[in-house]
Amino acid sequence: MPFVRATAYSSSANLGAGFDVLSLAHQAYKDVVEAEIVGEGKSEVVIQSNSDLPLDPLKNSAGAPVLNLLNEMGLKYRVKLRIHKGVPYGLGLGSSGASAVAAVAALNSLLNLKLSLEEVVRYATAGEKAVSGSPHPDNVAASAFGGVVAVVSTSPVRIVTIPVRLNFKITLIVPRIHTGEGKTKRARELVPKQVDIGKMVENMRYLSSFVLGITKGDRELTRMGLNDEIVEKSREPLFPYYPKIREIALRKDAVGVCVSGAGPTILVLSDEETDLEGIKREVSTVCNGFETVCDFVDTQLGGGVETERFN
Ligand SMILES: Nc1ncnc2c1ncn2[C@@H]1O[C@H](COP(=O)(O)OP(=O)(O)OP(=O)(O)O)[C@@H](O)[C@H]1O
Ligand SMILES: N[C@@H](CCO)C(=O)O
Repeated sequence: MPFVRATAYSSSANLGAGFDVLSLAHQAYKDVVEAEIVGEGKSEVVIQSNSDLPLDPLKNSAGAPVLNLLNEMGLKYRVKLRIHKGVPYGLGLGSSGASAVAAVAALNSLLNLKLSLEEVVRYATAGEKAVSGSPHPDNVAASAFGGVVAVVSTSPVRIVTIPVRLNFKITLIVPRIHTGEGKTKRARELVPKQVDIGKMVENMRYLSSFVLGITKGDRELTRMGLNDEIVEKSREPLFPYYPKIREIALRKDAVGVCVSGAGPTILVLSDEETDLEGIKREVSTVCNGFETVCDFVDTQLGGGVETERFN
């Protein structure tokens, strides 16, 4: 039977003050999901996976959106999803989002549903809702579109790819820790429901500065903008090492540094002016001080989801 293989990259969301709005895809890791029709008459999803993730489609970020899509469109197929997990999960690398995007994109191609990328994102958010209780669209937008994206609307879904005119390399500081079930769900519960107007204005300054910096190729604007007074601060108990890592990265002239999504991974942007090896040396000591080993993954911006059909 024909099947479609979809590949979606890992991502880092928020990017400082862009909580649930900004995100970027990177080539560090990828999920591969194959979709195949294995029966008809009822809307069903069966999952095979090389991981210890839930095989119940309603608890798997790949299965939930596909089942949602089948039911919403009245498609009476039994769909098998073979998930080859490559994005480590619970680490702020958009793992749940990558699976969700790859699964929806694979079915879209297999059944020739002609969904736009924005519709793929809309369906994929059901995967985020299934695993974190919130249909946050940022990770899935980056894995779907690639590059650096802004979610400018959720009803309807509207994603804009941000033209990047700044030269930078990406380094992910990935602590070797297990965050347990529903890390993002717990992290979202720490975000305040109301904020001080002064902090909101400060964050709007940061977000404007970051987006203008990368689109104008202005290193200083980018560096000033990659900051957050609200969400990162509210979640600091989840990554108490972050302030020290941030201080080291900025002292060693990084282009910018922020928490990757809901963490615990930290994202560092660097260029030829940055003492990246010096950052890695000092950060390793900080991680050891927290009885943690950190891995450093040098990577670059990733592209959008890709599909390949096998007849
Ligand atoms: N296909 C899947 N891929 C990854 N995680 C999944 C998947 N299906 C269910 N999960 C569950 O979702 C949780 C991981 O998602 P979570 O949103 O917490 O972190 P993440 O997606 O790895 O990173 P981020 O902070 O960028 O969202 C884990 O509890 C995992 O068991
Ligand atoms: N915007 C989401 C991203 C999760 O990776 C959050 O911070 O909860």
